Amino acid sequence: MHSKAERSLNILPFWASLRVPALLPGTWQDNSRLGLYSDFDGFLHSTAYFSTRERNKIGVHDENGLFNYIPKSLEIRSSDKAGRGIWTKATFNIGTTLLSCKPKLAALSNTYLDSHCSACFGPTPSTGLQRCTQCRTVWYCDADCQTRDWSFHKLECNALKRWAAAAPSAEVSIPNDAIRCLGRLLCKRKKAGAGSDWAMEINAMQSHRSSMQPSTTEFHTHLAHSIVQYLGLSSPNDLAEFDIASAADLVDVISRFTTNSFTLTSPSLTPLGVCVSPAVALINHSCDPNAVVVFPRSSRSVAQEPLMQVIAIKPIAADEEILTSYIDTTLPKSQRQQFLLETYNFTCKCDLCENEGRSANVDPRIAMWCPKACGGTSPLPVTDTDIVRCSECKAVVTSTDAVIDAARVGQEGLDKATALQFRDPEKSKQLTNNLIPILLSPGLTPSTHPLLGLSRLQQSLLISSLPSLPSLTSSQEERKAAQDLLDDAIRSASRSVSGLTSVLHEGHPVRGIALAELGKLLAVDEPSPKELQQPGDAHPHFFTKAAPFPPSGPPRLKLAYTTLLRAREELLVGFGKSNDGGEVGKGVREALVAIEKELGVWKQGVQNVIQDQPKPEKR
Ligand SMILES: C[S@@+](CC[C@H](N)C(=O)[O-])C[C@H]1O[C@@H](n2cnc3c(N)ncnc32)[C@H](O)[C@@H]1O
Repeated sequence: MHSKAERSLNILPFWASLRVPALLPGTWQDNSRLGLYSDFDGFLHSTAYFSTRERNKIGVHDENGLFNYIPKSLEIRSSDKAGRGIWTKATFNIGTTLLSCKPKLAALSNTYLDSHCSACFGPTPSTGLQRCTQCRTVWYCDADCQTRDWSFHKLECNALKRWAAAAPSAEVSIPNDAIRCLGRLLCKRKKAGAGSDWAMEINAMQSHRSSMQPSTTEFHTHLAHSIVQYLGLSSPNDLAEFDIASAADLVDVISRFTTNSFTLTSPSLTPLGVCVSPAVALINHSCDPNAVVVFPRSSRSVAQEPLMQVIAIKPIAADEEILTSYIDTTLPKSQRQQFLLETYNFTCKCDLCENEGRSANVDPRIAMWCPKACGGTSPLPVTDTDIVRCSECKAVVTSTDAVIDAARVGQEGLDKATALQFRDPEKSKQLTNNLIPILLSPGLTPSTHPLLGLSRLQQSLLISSLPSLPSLTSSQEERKAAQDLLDDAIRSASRSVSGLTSVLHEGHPVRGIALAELGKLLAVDEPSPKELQQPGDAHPHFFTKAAPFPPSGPPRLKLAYTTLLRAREELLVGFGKSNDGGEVGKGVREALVAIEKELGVWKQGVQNVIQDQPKPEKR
């Protein structure tokens, strides 16, 4: 019916929390315990470290003259609640690019160093990547990309060689992205000079050194040790070269970095590394944001990449504050607040946080279906004495113990499966396969944590195992197994979409990408199409309970089409209208055109397909 080439699977998993610093503790940081840098041990734990004396007060550097690339329609203002932030001076529609700039510095994650360019962050071009012949660690598209990155790389090349030479094993021969990014920051700051705009913008970023949580202090000490080791400093005096007078100063820089860094993502939201933009970092947080930060790879010139853009996902009036989310907003309030306090040192008081438990509406992040199946939901019980009721028919939940147990087992399993996802994907997949029915059976909704997290992880693991789909020359059995795998991935993706659409605002890029993944899965050639449809797992949006899901044959392709149409609409918002929805949005447009040809709807156009779509049914 349709060729494999036209509808091959090209899906990357997405993990994005759009503004979480990629600060995994360095795998080799514990070497400081070997006593290699014993001079620093006392220094980093000295009283100076815990000093509350403010050295570089925020605002010491007048914003006048700095950040002059922020458009005139925006303004930096200050509030008692959250310090500086960015406010609008005009109204903006959804999908408008509010701010666009290249990060001041960035570093690829170790996983992507040999598959992505360290300058433009693009994937390997058809001509292949070229490696730096000196450190043999970073790779570039070509000489142009290498030249553009040279102002940074020349400062780190020797440090990378030194680290590799001293590494006890190949697995730890490259410091992680946070250490390399911090190294770039310190070297460039020194090179640019304290009076330069570059250094002043970096120094103007907020630090929480004087009021850190104890867990954060420990983490920062670890990072400080690694940086010292990476830069090859043998005594505290060497730090003076980097304009750092004391341990407190070093922690100040680290705090600025951790409070203000961003995860740099691919156009499909796969985290690729870490980056710093002092201008975008001025934007404050809300768990229900009106804007998002994305990297759509839509600039006309590679030299502009990785271009970072702030896009409005809600209409924004004049004199409104632009707010993005620093965390994964699919998480329940308790986890969001804990993360914000530990990493960003504040307690969020956004409407979503303030209204939890107060409003009549059940938060879909912590919801279960009505025990009488009236279609309503009730909040999840937290303790075994909690009496919770359906918000519609007021039926009391009696399976309290079972629900609490399932949620606890699910959280432990999610943590374990997440830790295993790269080391042992098969085991991780098995865990998610076992746990999801345990959470579905007492009635957790698809948007409820940790079911949503498990579904997203399962979907990604299933997709990763799909490229081995057998060709049509394979045996009937192999094709049947491949069909089952594909159908499992579709059901998992469908559950994720259903969960994400309940908790994220329409147009949120994570929703758009999830819909695009579901649409692409539905559009993949079926290895062994079903002749007869059996009742099965119902698609929550498009099918009645009794209808089989996923469908087979032309109805499946039609569903792929409507799903991709929805994806395109949402991607146009989340990745910006002027970017044509980013790389994924453009890909979805092309897929839609190809399917339109197959469905023979050229003449009738889009409208016919939408009219055919069954209406969603209440559970
Ligand atoms: C990336 S900075 C944002 C810009 C910062 N307000 C400034 O003046 O530089 C993050 C810090 O801003 C503050 N912040 C951001 N959002 C906040 C909020 N919703 N409530 C309270 N403080 C907030 C916290 O101190 C947080 O660590």
